[in-house]
Amino acid sequence: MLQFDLLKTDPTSHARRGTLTLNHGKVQTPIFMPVGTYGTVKGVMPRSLEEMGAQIILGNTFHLWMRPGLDIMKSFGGLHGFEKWDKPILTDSGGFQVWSLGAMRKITEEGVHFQSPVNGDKLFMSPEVSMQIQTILNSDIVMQLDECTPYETNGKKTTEAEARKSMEMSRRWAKRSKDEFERLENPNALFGIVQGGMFTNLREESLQALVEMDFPGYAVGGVSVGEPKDEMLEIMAHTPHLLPANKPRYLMGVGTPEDLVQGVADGVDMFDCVMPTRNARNGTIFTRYGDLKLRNARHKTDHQPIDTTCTCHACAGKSGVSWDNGGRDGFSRAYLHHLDRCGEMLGPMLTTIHNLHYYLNLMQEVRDALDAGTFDQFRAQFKADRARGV
Ligand SMILES: C=CCOC(=O)Nc1nc2cc3[nH]c(NC)nc3cc2c(=O)[nH]1
Ligand SMILES: [Zn+2]
Repeated sequence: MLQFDLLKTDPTSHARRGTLTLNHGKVQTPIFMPVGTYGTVKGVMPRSLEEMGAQIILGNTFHLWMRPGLDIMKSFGGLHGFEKWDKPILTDSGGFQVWSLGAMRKITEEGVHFQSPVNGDKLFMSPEVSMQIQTILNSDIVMQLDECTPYETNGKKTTEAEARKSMEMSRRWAKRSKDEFERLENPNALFGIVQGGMFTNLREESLQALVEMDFPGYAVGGVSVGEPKDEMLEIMAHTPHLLPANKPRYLMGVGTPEDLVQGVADGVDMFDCVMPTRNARNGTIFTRYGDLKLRNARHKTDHQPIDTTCTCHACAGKSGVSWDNGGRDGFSRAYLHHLDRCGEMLGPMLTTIHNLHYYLNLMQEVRDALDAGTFDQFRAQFKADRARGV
């Protein structure tokens, strides 16, 4: 089941404020969705995810199918019972991971033949198999099996003809995914995925075909796959707002804080990206006043937290009072720099909490600005703050 209530549209952009009601609960949009690849958001306890306001997280069909496998997932009634997350979950189709296997896979109209990277078994993923796996995972939002059209192959940019061929197969797989999803009587929501590479005419053809199939929600795929930033921004500005206004719009794999705010202005409701979690592990910290490189020697003696305006556990500790508001419970840059130098596991745990809190809090501020009708002013302030530097 999925219900999308459009609460407000911004008069100065394509931005909109909505509520998504799914089987495991409600989600306020625009929303950022933390990525939990192997059934965990790396290094973060579900209770911490809840504390920081995470409303929905991602799971990867392919990885969970490879390990621990469907029998174990079935025995837990799906992913919620297994990873102890009782709010909504979105699972990808597995397509993107299978594509990433590169040489170890053979694509046919029927589906993809590949070797398990875990134990070398010969496996097959089709729209039908993907739906069967996601039904066992019992995720609230299921993604069709698609082909993520690459930006280039062996250094040669994908041509319009190649992008068309790929988009048309994804379109046929959208129909097969939908037919199987309905045959399985899956009670959750299936999203179609718009492809078409960097060609706006193909994007419109893909979108039109998917809208005719009448999905409860739509994703825009095939971006943030190595294309230049300006090409990603062009697709983000072109495609999402052409999707039905009464359905949620999900832009996959995007992006930086600036991309999220711009994406909201372009009409996107849902985002996922590994950036906050991956960058946390390599010491790149997002803050209100710009990005901070934790490994920089200047942080070695600094008593301030990574973000003096932040109320997350890393920056504001048990009290949750930010440094700027007089709080002194937070962990210092000196301490986090030390943990990183020592390779201590608490380091990435704390920086991940902060980066995820930063992304989730940014989207909360976006929702508040949309509710107040001040999104335009918010964007200007956001940009100025991020340019200030930490
Ligand atoms: C949760 C996602 C559900 O997605 C699918 O089942 N298929 C799919 N995944 C993608 C994932 C992407 N990540 C990035 N950049 C990091 N670009 C992506 C593009 C796609 C795509 O075109 N299709
Ligand atoms: Zn913080």
